[in-house]
Amino acid sequence: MRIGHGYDVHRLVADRKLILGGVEIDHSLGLLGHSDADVLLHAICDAILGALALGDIGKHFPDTDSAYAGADSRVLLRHVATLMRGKHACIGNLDCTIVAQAPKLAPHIEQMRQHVAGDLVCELDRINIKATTTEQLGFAGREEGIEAHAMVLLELRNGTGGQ
Ligand SMILES: Nc1ccn([C@@H]2O[C@H](COP(=O)(O)O)[C@@H](O)[C@H]2O)c(=O)n1
Ligand SMILES: C[C@@]1(CO)OP(=O)(O)OP(=O)(O)OC[C@H]1O
Repeated sequence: MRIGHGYDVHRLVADRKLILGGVEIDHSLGLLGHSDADVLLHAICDAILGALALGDIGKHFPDTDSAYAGADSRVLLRHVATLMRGKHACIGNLDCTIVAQAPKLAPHIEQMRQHVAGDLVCELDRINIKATTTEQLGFAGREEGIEAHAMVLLELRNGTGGQ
């Protein structure tokens, strides 16, 4: 087995879409980034890459590469899933937390789970996504940004440590 952790933050600004877990959410502010700035999917990519000792999202998808300008982060996640399969690994379980003062994310969580499970080609009950506010404290509490944390356990199919 391998464990991985991912963490990402993107700034909230006017005139950008708010996309989390591949779900476009109606809100007055959206996340700024080189890609679609899907902070949840970026944290998940980093958790899986971390578990596989493959570096991080910026190494695989540099923000200096115009190929990723405005990129759909689900495409990036599917690429990471391909790398994971190449290492004979699959998702044991994935647990994520989105830190956002607003908007209310609960109505969108199930759709995010469906997207993530689909992109990682794993059962839905291996994926958990939750949201919390910070009770108006800090940058997330001031609605200056949204952060996401992801923890993943990977199972290795060949029992060799994925080598
Ligand atoms: N952006 C958010 C934040 C939280 N939730 C849901 O509300 C519950 C209570 O949040 P607290 O920060 O007050 O603990 C939380 O457990 C989530 O279910 C949400 O939907 N969207
Ligand atoms: C995804 C990439 C690439 O478009 O850009 P951003 O959307 O800025 O996201 P970030 O989490 O800062 O880092 C990874 C980047 O290389």
